[in-house]
Amino acid sequence: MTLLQLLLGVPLALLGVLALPVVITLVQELITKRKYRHIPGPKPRPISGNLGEFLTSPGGLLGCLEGWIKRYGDLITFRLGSRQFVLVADPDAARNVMVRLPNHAQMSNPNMHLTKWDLRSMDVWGLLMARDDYWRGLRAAWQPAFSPTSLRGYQALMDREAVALAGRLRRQAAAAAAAEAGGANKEAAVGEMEVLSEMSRVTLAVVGTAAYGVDFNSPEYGGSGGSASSGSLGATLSLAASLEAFKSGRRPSLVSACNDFFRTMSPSARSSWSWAVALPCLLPAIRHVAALAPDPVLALHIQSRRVLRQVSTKLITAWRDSHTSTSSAAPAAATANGSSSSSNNNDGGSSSSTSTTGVAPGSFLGLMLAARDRSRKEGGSSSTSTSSGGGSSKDTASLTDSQIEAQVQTFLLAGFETTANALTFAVYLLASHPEAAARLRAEVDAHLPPLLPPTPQQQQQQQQQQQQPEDGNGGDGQQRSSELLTLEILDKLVYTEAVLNEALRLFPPAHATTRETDKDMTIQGYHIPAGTTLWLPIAHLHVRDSVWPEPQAFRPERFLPPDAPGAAPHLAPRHAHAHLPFGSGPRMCIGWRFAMQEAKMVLSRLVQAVDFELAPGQATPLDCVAGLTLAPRHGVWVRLRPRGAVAAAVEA
Ligand code: HEM
Repeated sequence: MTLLQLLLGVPLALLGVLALPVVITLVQELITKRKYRHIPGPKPRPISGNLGEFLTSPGGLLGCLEGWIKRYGDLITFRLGSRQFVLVADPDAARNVMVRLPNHAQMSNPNMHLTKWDLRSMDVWGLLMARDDYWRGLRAAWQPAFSPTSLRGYQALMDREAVALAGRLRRQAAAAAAAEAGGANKEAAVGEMEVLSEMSRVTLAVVGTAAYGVDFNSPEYGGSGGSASSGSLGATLSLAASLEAFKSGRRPSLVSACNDFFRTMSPSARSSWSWAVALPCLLPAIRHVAALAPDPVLALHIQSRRVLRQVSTKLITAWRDSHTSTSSAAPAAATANGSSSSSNNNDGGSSSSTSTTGVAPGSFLGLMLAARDRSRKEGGSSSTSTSSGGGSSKDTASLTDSQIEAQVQTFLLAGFETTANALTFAVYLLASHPEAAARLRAEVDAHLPPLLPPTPQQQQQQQQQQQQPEDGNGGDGQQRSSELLTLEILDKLVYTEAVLNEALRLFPPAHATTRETDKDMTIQGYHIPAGTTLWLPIAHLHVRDSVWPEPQAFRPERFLPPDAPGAAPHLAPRHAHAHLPFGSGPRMCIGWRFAMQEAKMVLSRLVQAVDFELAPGQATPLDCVAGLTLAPRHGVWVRLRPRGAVAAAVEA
């Protein structure tokens, strides 16, 4: 071979190697196109599909989908990179598939695909993404954590965190009012609150303590240790702020990792390696190269997953260490008043048991470890493989540490941001609808126990609990029973619930869910092949004018029971299952009662403590970003005012 041949041959060979994946991908696209060509939808480009429109649409992801629905109808197909979707926007059809199909589709996000397997156990083994028999076994194992008895067990914990928030905000509002009376600048920042960061602190503390007996609000996990926030978390709510903090070498904490995880999963968080996802046959190789030279977006994503994993491993180890001496891996059964006993609760998987037994706050890990022990005793496999996707009942019988860790991460991530966002949207809507806020205040004042400052004895007990968080957080219902916001009281807060339901309709934190077809099926007259990813656009289903009268208006009255004063049946949905903030069917959110209980407690305590209005400069309508969840892009700022009677009582 001559030198010239060599000089020409090498680049040509290289070009051939690089061109091959493109050719394979284009052929695959042609095959897919044939399969879905009978379904209307926007025309895809080679390789990227409809990703360009998705990313550049002025209305963001939701605006883009809305445009397509208007243009092409209620059943649409589109392609994002190599992934084909079928969107079902008809309410009947959407609910039908939610109820009929048992599997979520595997999530698809470039940064996720570019992360190596060892940090991604949650994506396959966590409850959210689990499939078939493995999912069924897991779901049964999770269930006792959300039984009526468990929910009652969490009430003291939730109220404690809600009261702590109310106290912090009340002090902040009182200080601002005093400064204003003293002639200080009216715009003094001390009277303003960034709602999402405050709500995130509360929901993280509740989820952490309810599940693992750990206070994620403590400085150990990156919280502020209970001091009033000046929007510190709010400052990192945008991807740009997260990246800035990352580049400045900020030490990652659990709190920041949770936020970074969500921010880097949004469609706009594009790594310079994202193009590789459009060429699936190149992906395994590119993943290795990208890990060696990640750009800041990918590096931030990987770092957030690493922190989440480290914390999960730490939690499992700590839980084991503190429980090996007592009842091995068995979760503590919770009694009706929220106290815990050390008796075994080995009935986690049986649906008959879940209505009567529960688990004490802090014992979710125990529940998972016990599920494994139980399955092993029943003769399940002891395989420890975690390298493949999917699952079977054999896998359930042998939950590995990696699989248990995946549940820890799933509980944290699924339970934290969704509830914080829901509360933030509710506060935003109340702050911009004074008449609804006044009605809510009247209901709260009529039913809630007084918001009293903690006695010195209670303060001491709380401090002790913070030092020993695993010893019965939430079991303090007895010491404060005279003022505890109980479930019986919560039941009376029908308007509070209606406000939350309406906020969840207008701003559903989980703006979409998915299902995968397990066999060929027909939806709205169209043939849908087996293995199709169905996109169920909850946010769009919630504002259809064929279903919702005055769909864009905030009208909590539509959710009031028909016999409640002010009920507005004419504003109720015209469709029986049109309200789907928690999904529907077998994959419906397992934590929905937990979330509603927590949201009602936090919102009502907040309204009891302070008045609020939108801060000057807060943009309306709210600018939202739809990534993994729907979130306010720049948080929500409100100005706090102390409530006369309450403030006086608390200040005394
Ligand atoms: C306002 C708060 C919340 C909202 C809006 C929400 C919404 C959702 C939605 C829409 C789904 C998918 C349902 C479907 O596909 O049909 C889901 C699933 C799930 N949620 Fe929630 N959720 C919230 C709070 C929570 C909490 C507090 C937890 C746990 C502590 C939780 C844990 C889960 C889990 C584990 C799944 C997967 C269930 C499965 O696949 O079997 N969620 N959630």
